[in-house]
Amino acid sequence: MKISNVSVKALKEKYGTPLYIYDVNHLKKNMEGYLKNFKSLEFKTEVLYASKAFSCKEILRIAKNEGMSLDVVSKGELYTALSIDFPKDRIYFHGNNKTVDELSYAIDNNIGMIVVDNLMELYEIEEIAKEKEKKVNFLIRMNVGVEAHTHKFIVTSHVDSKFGVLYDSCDYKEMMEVIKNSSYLNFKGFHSHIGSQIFDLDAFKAALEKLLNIVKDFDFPLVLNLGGGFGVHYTNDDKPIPFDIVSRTLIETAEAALKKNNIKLEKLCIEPGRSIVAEAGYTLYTIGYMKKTPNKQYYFIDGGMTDNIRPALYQAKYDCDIVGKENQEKTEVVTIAGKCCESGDLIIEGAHLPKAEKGDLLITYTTGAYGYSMSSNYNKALTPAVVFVEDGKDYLAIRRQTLDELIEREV
Ligand SMILES: Cc1ncc(COP(=O)(O)O)c(C=O)c1O
Ligand SMILES: N[C@@H](CCCC[NH3+])C(=O)O
Repeated sequence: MKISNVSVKALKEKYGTPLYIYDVNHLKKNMEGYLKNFKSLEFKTEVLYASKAFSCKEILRIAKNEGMSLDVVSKGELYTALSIDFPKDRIYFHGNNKTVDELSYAIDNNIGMIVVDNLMELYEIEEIAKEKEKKVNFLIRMNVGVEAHTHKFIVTSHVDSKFGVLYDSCDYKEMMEVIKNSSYLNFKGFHSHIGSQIFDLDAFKAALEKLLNIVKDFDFPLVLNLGGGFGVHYTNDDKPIPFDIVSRTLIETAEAALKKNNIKLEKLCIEPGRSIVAEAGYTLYTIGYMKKTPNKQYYFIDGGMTDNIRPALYQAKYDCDIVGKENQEKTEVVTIAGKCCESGDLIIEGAHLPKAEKGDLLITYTTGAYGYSMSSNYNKALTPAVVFVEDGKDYLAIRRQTLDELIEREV
């Protein structure tokens, strides 16, 4: 098996397992898929990479060079972006509970846009901005009440969501008053994010229409950011919508609504995370022991919930293969289990695979999003290395954590 013309077995020899592998060609193709199609003659457009899906210096360099903008959600993600000189005016800072320290850091660094999540945060920003005598560009995150059909733990936009403000609520009205009376708050528009791993474009259209309705209240063109959440292919049950269709549909919906209502927009943004990185990422494991129980057959791998928490957290499904045996008959029905002291540490249940031998390599597909970024040191597992491959070449983006690093912050 090869990824971008690099032998997966050779990667195992060079870097060991567990190993995250990213196909750079695939990453670039995904970014370009949005950038090329999410364009309008009526208003400016911007495609942000939601770096929570996978943040490291190298992916941010690629996003920067491709012309993407960036969504960060913590000082850590912002620091990572600044460390590679990501253009500050292309960074949007999200989060429902940004600390004074985080907000001051963003304002000192002249970050392009802060996405304000609630009334208290707006007061906080006004105070910091006044003290620093700086004008702050910001969007308000709206809870547009659109519930996308996805796993309930991932839905973020029901009425009691921890994220965002409800239109016409007391908090919303007070925010508008605060903005009117401040010379430091430069209100630019609205943001909404309705969930994740969504396949239904009507959900995005509904959210967009809600935002466009609010736009009518203002007498200047606003920026609207529709968030991310576009679904990807984990297994054959998932039918993602191609980038060009997602992009064109949203642009055309906005253009038609603007025309109909005779209103203008300054800019329309989207911020995909998962759909940029998920399918470009693989995780490589070595199979250790195997065992049969009365009703199951297990293949044990040298990683697990520490490098991919999604099956345990969301009952997420993945596909896999045994490297070099992809074309062999899949005679076995297997549970792929990790090495943590936790019965729920199962990466795949009911995987159809050929017979394996100890030492075989197991590869899981579509693990590029929320794998590394949600990894943990549970059981003092070492965070795996991340390797990037492109046209027959491989290079280390993040080296494997060492035992010394595991304990270096401890007294
Ligand atoms: C505000 C915001 N923007 C963008 C994203 C990216 O979502 P996804 O990775 O599903 O595209 C998220 C995460 O769901 C988010 O909370
Ligand atoms: N981390 C989640 C999605 C949450 C996205 C952030 N709002 C996942 O793995 O699917």
